[in-house]
Amino acid sequence: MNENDILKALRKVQEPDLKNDLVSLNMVNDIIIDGNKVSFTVVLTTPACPLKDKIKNDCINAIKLVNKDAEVTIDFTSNTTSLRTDKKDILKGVKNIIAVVSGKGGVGKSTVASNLALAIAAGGAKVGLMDADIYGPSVHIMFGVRGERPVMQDVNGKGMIVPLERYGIKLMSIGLLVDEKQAVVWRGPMVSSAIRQFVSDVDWGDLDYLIIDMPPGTGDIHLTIVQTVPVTGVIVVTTPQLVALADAKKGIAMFSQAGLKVPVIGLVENMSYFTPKELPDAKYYIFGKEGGQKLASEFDIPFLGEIPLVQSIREGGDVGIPVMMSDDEISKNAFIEFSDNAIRGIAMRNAQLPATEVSAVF
Ligand SMILES: Nc1ncnc2c1ncn2[C@@H]1O[C@H](COP(=O)(O)OP(=O)(O)OP(=O)(O)O)[C@@H](O)[C@H]1O
Repeated sequence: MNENDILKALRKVQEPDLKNDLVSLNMVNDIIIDGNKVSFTVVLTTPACPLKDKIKNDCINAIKLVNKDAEVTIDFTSNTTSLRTDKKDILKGVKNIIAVVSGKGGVGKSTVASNLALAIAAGGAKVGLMDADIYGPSVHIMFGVRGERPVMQDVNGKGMIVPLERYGIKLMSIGLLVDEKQAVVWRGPMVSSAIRQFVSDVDWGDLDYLIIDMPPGTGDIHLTIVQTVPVTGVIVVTTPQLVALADAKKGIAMFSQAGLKVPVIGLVENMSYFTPKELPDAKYYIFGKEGGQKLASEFDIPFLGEIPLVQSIREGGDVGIPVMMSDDEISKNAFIEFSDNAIRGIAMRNAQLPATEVSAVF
C-alpha cells in the first residue's frame, strides 16, 4: 500500500451531506503508512459533526477493500467551515452567525436558542449566544446569570465588553447591562445602537457559531442585524398551532426576500407534543400534529426536529439551568437531534450557497 492507494480508496468515501468524496473536499491529511498500518487525519466541517462514526466506518471499509489486513487508525480534527467574505471589521473571529427567529412571541425561541447553543457546544464547538431581544431579554435568566455584570477589557487600545461565560457559552444580553425595566421604553435608535454595540463592542473572540436570539416577529432589530453582520443563516422556531404556523410564514418570507438573501437553514417545531413526567414514553399531540413538517415542505426548507412540551424544559429556563444541562435524557436527545440537523444544514449551506452579504437595502 502506498499513499496513492489510500487516496484512491478514500476518493470512494462520500461526505454524506456534501455529496462529494473526502479527498476532493480536502478532508484527508497526514497519511502515514507502515506495512499494514495506515493512519490519517480527517478534517471535519464542524467539531460537532454527527456523521463522524459513519465517515470512520466508510473509510475503514474502503481501505480494507485495497488491503484486507490493513490496520486503520483515523484521527478526527475539524475546521468549521465559514463563508465570511466581508472585511471582518466586526465579529472578526466568528465563523458562522446564526439567527434564531420566530413569527410569534412565546413559541419558545429563547429556550430553543439557548439549548441549541449548549447542544452544539457539547459536540466541541466554540459557541456564543447573543440576546437581541432588547425589549424582552431572557437569556440572562435562562443561564442563571441575572444580576451579574460583564467587565470591560482593553483590546488593542479599545475598551471592549467581555461577555459572561456560563456552561461554556459566551453570553451577552441587554439584561446584563441595564436594569430590565429600563430598555423597555427605549426608542428605535437606542435599540439599534445597543444591537450594534453587541456586535462591535463585545469581545466575542474566536467562535465557530454565534447564535443570535432574535426578538419575535419581523421588525427593526432584524433589519439592524442584517445590515450590520453577514448572517450565515436563519433557524425558524414555530409551534404546531395554525396561528403560530401562519406567523412563521412571515418570518420565512422576510429572510427569503430578494433584498436580504439570508438562507433559511431550517425550521424546528417546539412544543410538538406533551410528555408528562410520569409517562415519559407518551406523546400527546395537543396542539396538532406535523404542522411544522408540512410548513417546511411547503417552503421547501429542511425540517430540523420536534421538541417536546415537558415540565423540565420550562423549569430549567426558570431556574437558570437549561434542560441541556439536566439529566432529562428525552428532552436532551430531542435538542441534540435538532442541533445535529442544524449544524449539518449550516455546513451544507456553506458548501452550496454564496456568502451572505450585509444588506444595504433598507
Ligand atoms: N418545549 C417546552 N416545554 C415546556 N416549556 C417550554 C418549552 N419551550 C418553551 N417553554 C417555556 O415557555 C415560555 C416561553 O419560552 P421562551 O421565553 O423561550 O419563548 P420566546 O418565544 O423566546 O418568547 P418571547 O416571544 O418573549 O421572546 C418559557 O416559560 C419557557 O420555559
